[in-house]
Amino acid sequence: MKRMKPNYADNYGILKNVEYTSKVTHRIHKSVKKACEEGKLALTIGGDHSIAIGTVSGSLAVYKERLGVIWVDAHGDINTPESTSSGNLHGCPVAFLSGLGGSKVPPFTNWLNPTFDLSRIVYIGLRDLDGPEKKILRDNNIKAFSMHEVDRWGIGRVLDAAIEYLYATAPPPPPSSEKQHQNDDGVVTCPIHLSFDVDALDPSVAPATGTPVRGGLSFREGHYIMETLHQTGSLVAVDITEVNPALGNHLERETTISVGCSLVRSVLGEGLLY
Ligand SMILES: NC(=[NH2+])NCCC[C@H](N)C(=O)O
Repeated sequence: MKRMKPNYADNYGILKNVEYTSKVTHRIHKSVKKACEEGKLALTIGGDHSIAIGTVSGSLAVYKERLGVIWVDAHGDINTPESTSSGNLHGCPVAFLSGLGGSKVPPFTNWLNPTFDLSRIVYIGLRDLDGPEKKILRDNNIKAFSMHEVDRWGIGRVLDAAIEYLYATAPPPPPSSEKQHQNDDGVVTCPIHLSFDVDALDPSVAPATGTPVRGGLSFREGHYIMETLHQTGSLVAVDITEVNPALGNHLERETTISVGCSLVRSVLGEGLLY
């Protein structure tokens, strides 16, 4: 039998809202890139986590391979067009950013340069990975702290390890600017992009979100992440994603919006004494 040539629909048919998401994330990419070019903190409030295709590619365009990403999430969001079973793009942003396994999908290919190196991401809060995602994490030796590690070590040590990893493995800055990249302890730092999905938090803390998973971060653990990253002085971009006021009852909506706002204030330094 004659084999049909694969066409667009055969390859990517399962992916939902591809045209729309490409258009929106391209716009987000441009504004995050501009904010980073101007040396501002690029704060993006979402929206489903596919927005990170735009935000991370935007900061990456400016900070290049020295950029480190801290991805706080219950999920890996690293499905490829082949591995996704839901077809939801919010489950795929990390694969799209890195061009993993065929995730070079038109019309994203018109603007997205999938050059993100997976050794520059650290996950915190994972507890709901699809089978293929576990394999991707293992095969690519991706640094990840699941809720198990948070329970074992506490959020303090987990976050220290995440930051140290990103600093220690960043390519060295040009010798002329090395001083600029040193913190008060003389450690050479790197720019950090925080992509925070509110479903990393326990559903009792942030219920109005599309894919809640029990056993997540407490209110304080979430805020501790924000405060600590603020203190590093390394943050260049922050995403708060998956707050979905269309879900849940009135109280659940109010609770989730209020925790989202509180996380934003916290990453800007509220709550710290010095
Ligand atoms: N950003 C999110 N809420 N992601 C949830 C992803 C769930 C599932 N792994 C999927 O690919 O569909």
